[in-house]
Amino acid sequence: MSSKNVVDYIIVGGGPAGSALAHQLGSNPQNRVLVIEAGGGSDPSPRRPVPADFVRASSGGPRYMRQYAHRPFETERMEQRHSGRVMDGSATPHGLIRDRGREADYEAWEAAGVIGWNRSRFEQAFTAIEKHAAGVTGGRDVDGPRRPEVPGPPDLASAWWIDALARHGIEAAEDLNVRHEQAAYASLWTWDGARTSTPRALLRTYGRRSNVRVRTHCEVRRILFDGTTATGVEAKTRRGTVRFTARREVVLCAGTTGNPLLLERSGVGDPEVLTAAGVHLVAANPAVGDNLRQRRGAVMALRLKGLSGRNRQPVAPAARPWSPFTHLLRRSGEPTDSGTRVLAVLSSDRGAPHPDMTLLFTPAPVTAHDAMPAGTDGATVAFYPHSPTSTGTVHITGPTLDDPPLLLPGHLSTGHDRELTVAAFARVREILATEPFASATTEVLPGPGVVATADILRYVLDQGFTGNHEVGTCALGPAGVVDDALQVRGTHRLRVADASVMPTLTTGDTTAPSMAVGWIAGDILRNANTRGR
Ligand SMILES: Cc1cc2nc3c(=O)[nH]c(=O)nc-3n(C[C@H](O)[C@H](O)[C@H](O)COP(=O)(O)OP(=O)(O)OC[C@H]3O[C@@H](n4cnc5c(N)ncnc54)[C@H](O)[C@@H]3O)c2cc1C
Repeated sequence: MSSKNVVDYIIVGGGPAGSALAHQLGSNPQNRVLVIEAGGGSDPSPRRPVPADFVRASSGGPRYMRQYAHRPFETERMEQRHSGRVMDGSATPHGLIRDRGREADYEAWEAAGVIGWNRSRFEQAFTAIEKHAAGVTGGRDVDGPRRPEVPGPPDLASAWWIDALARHGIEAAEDLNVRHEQAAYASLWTWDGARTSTPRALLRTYGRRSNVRVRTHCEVRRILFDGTTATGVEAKTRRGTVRFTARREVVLCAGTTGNPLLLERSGVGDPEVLTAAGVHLVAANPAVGDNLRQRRGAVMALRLKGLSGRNRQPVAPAARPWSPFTHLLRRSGEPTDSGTRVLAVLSSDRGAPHPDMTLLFTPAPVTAHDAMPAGTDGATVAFYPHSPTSTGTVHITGPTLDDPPLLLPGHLSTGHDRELTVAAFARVREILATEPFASATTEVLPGPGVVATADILRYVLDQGFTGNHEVGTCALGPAGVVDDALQVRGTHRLRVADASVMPTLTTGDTTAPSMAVGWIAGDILRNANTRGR
């Protein structure tokens, strides 16, 4: 085997978590680190830096997206689910919203027996990773290499929306605090009006060093074991099959869908699933691929009266005039935003002690194009519950990379989620029925006919959205796939470190917490390494 293919650490997956981990391990020049990524180096389009180009990016096709078919729940209708297959993973096509989650999210994990994964550990990671354009204030007291900012100036409709919510008692804030009902302009993963990326921010420093190597267009088929000890991986490249050896550890950062599939193809998982798929058992770990946590949110299209501005422009790829040249000339305003401009946290039941849902406002009709053709003043509001209790599964159906996975997301399969969804609908409609909303908006979708509980749930299952936030298939926890040090139970020298280890969804978007998991994994491995030397 070529000595180039023998390293200390193999990281499978170059998404936000894998890039953060590679940055951490690469900071020790003695470590030889290899990042293996199934996709290419980055989104090849010259429009990549333009945040407003997110619609093209998020429908980028097989060049840098994997598409999986799934059925939401109790329905015959299939949906396509996307995930990034490129350096920066799903953060390449993502909507750029930056959200760290709330203190209570992490405290709940520790309370459930995930020892050491608490608020202060995540705060330390966020502080090390991020540098916020707004400087040192409140939740933005950060000074790291990854840079979020709030694009400005606000458009007319978004400014009105913030003001109207404030008149309804939902106060405007700089950063959302989930203890109170609040609204804030969305922070984006952009800098000086241009899209940023985790590998560019975190690997630039070490990418030029010889101790961190990135191998793209290289898809790991299976982990290689000596007994139950991981020794390396076997991967498919454009030139054929290649084997890589890890002297210290193999760390999986292949995402919430990629990790359970890779573990199962390699013989780690529920023995029944492996037998059915024709895979020889290496280590029993029955929780692999269970506990898939995804959101199921609702989308409402509104017609706006007496408000004009960018809301006249439907968000559709063909309608986006932004070229790299106009973006370069105009580093503010519409080219620099990615759709959703305002986030608000609300209680579905006004008697509830804390907000339990997020409301997103986009000053353009992203849907209902037939009812609101180009030129109509329209907006989209979307809302999702913070902590869905429904769980799903991701499993292999056969031993090869070509066997399609079986995804059963189980959306709205618990009474809790169904009740919360119906209550959330009622709360949003109650707000829209009061002034100043009542005079300025008309509900186009789902429309006034959709009021019965069964109709609302059918609408959300048929036309809802997931936000593409998904976690939990290799969860931390006493009965989880990995232990508190991220080691895969039943194996040695094999860890998982990305969104898939989060036992439940955090309150908001998932890129920042995923990156933080990768960062924390770096701390864990450095400590283990020091003890082992
Ligand atoms: C369309 C879309 C919009 C989103 N919008 C937002 C948003 O606005 N804000 C936000 O915070 N989050 C958003 N998300 C979610 C966010 O992108 C993810 O939570 C985050 O990227 C998870 O990071 P990760 O490192 O855990 O995994 P991923 O980003 O999934 O990265 C995993 C990487 O592993 C690679 N891989 C998988 N299997 C293999 C294999 N066998 N061999 C080699 N490589 C492999 C993949 O190609 C991929 O690059 C969005 C996601 C999508 C898909």
